[in-house]
Amino acid sequence: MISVDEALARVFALVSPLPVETVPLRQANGRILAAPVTALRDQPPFDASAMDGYAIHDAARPGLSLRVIGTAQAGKGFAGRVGPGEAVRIFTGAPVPEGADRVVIQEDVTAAGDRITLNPGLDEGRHIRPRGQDFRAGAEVTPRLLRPADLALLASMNIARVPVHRRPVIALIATGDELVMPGETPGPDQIITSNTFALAAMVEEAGGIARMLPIARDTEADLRMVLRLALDADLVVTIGGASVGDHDLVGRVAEAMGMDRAFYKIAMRPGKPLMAGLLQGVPMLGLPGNPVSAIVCAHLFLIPALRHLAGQPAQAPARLRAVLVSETGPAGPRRHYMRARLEPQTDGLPHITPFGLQDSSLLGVLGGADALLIRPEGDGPLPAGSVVEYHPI
Ligand SMILES: Nc1nc2c(c(=O)[nH]1)N[C@H]1C(S)=C(S)[C@@H](COP(=O)(O)OP(=O)(O)OC[C@H]3O[C@@H](n4cnc5c(N)ncnc54)[C@H](O)[C@@H]3O)O[C@H]1N2
Ligand code: MOO
Repeated sequence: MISVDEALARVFALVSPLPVETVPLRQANGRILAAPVTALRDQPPFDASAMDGYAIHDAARPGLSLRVIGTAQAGKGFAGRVGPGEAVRIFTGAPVPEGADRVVIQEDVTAAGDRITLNPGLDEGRHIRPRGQDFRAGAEVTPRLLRPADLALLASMNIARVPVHRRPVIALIATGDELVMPGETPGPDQIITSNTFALAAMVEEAGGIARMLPIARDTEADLRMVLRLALDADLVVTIGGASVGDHDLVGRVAEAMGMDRAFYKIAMRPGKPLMAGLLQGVPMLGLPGNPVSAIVCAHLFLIPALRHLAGQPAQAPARLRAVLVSETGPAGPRRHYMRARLEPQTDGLPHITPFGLQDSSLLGVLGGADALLIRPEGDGPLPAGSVVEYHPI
């Protein structure tokens, strides 16, 4: 059995960022920008008023009386010049007219006909946003994960389309005679396929495209057929059939189809029978069938692999620190990812409590968990108050 870290390194060795495509901004959220893009204009493109008020030329002082000679509004500036004794009515976002070097807010002015008088207690602000204050034409957005604010930034740079890595297509194959789809009527010995739904949602949340294939029955012919259907995906994920039972066919069939195995079995709990390899050139992950095992393996291997395919660096999931609330027993020979609940604290590290029941079939427990408490392989019992590491889930 290899370690979790070694297994992840071998998974990363199977995948590399997908080719680049150019997409409209509306399709770019959550994608990885693949090359620098440069602003096509200054923002703001002119000195702009930050307030509603009056653009003036003279030094402002209470009692100053000025004649209003025109109006500047957002989208329609004032063509003339503001000179001594003059003011232009101006609104937020409008270009500041030539000759003006300050905007007096309208609350500080008494207006009568075409004249204004500045009130006592004027504020000090110029209320002008200088041209290019946000960015200049030619400013670069460098490759990174595009978040909603980045899309606004790119839009304001007048960039309508961006080069991003293609979204990874992940084929999900549940295996087993015991499985039916939700909504179907299960036979007396059957259960409902569940973890496929978690995996599909996790894939989509991470920016991938989940393709749920038909459930493969426990025959070599059926598994072979469904695997063949999946081979145009960027990553093939099987669920179940990974262990040592007579009906655990995934390893055997994949190898008969030419899988080049990267590893099988890791020192991890849950998730021991995880396998990975290249199936006819396509990266493949064979997840254990127990629902919690499959979902934990997806957090630790599938999602990091997906992110790397999508263009992000090959990076293990973040480990954070928390304080253990109650004493916890020894970890055992495999690294144990305990389902746990976090309690944020107003100061200091959050508190963490592992659930009493840790069986890898318990979706009810996993549903109540927001962390995987990491117990290193061979770690002894821990007293309450110990600082431990966890992955948020
Ligand atoms: N003799 C041994 N038996 C087992 C070992 C072992 O080392 N020696 N390892 C155990 C561990 S650890 C795990 S994890 C499981 C993994 O087994 P498989 O990957 O072969 O999974 P299955 O046998 O197909 O299923 C296990 C369990 O999960 C249920 N299942 C499967 N697929 C789904 C699905 N899509 N949705 C919901 N539930 C699913 C299945 O019905 C079984 O109950 O093996 C142990 N055995
Ligand atoms: O992977 Mo198994 O869940 O270790 O029980």
